[in-house]
Amino acid sequence: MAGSNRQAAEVLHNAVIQAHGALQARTPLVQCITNVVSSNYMANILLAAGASPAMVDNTQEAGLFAGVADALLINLGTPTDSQVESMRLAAAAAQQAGKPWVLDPIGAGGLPWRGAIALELLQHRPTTIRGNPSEIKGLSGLGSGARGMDSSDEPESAVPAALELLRHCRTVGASGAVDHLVGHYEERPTLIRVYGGSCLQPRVTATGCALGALVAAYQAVAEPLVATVAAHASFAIAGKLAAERHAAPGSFAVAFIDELYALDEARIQQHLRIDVTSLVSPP
Ligand SMILES: Nc1ncnc2c1ncn2[C@@H]1O[C@H](COP(=O)(O)OP(=O)(O)O)[C@@H](O)[C@H]1O
Ligand SMILES: Cc1ncsc1CCOP(=O)(O)O
Ligand SMILES: [Mg+2]
Repeated sequence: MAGSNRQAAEVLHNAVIQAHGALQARTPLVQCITNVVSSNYMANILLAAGASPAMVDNTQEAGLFAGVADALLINLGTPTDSQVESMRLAAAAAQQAGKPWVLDPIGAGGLPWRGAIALELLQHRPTTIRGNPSEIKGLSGLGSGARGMDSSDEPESAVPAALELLRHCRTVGASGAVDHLVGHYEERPTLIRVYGGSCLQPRVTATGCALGALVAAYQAVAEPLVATVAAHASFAIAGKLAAERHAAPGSFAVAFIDELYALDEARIQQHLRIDVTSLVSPP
């Protein structure tokens, strides 16, 4: 049994506006242990959105810094032995210090070594697991046709896997044309769909990676479900508005950063589109 919850959608709509204001006011320090493809774009996205990025990923400093940063992102895009050790140290330190952290299990569905590392990291209780649908399905063990870093599954098909992963974290996000997010609202498992964005977003590498970092930034200033919705909503609105002005990936990528920077209460009010469905049992 499942039911649409319009009142919850309105509550979350207002909470997203508040979370956006809190991000601007507090400029959270976000430690990113991420892949070599994504670093620069991710840092620029965080800065444009109002957070402060720090790519601290060496074994000597990663654990210490996780206790200092406001939030941590761990992204498994191009893991080396040494970076994986840093991930272990940072995830343990974040857990110990009660800091929020986000796991992006990129490529986990198709590559067993990193899949095992992602599963191992779950012991440190990430706040959010964010990935594309194939990664969410792959990590959950419910299967996926993943070929590489891009998804070959639809977000809706990842909802049972996302619900399964909720045993390990507070929220799970499966991104795509319509983002499907799961968490608990008033103690009930709940699905939130975020509409918007542009088909140019997956044509710019590291967009999903940067989204994971923004989820971490929001986790520092809002409770987990609101933070997860706020980050996805920011991307959905910025992507939609950037695509209205630019029709090809290169100029779109720049405009997308600009739209994140320009996001404000009025734009959220005008463009945010979410719906909320209470799930009594998996759909
Ligand atoms: N077809 C699409 N239409 C609109 N937005 C999309 C589309 N595909 C992906 N996005 C958006 O792009 C961002 C990255 O998602 P995605 O490409 O699924 O992640 P990843 O890069 O990890 O594979 C998300 O904000 C998502 O909503
Ligand atoms: C291309 C590539 N290869 C390893 S990590 C990476 C970046 C993928 O970024 P995203 O998941 O955000 O598209
Ligand atoms: Mg990704």
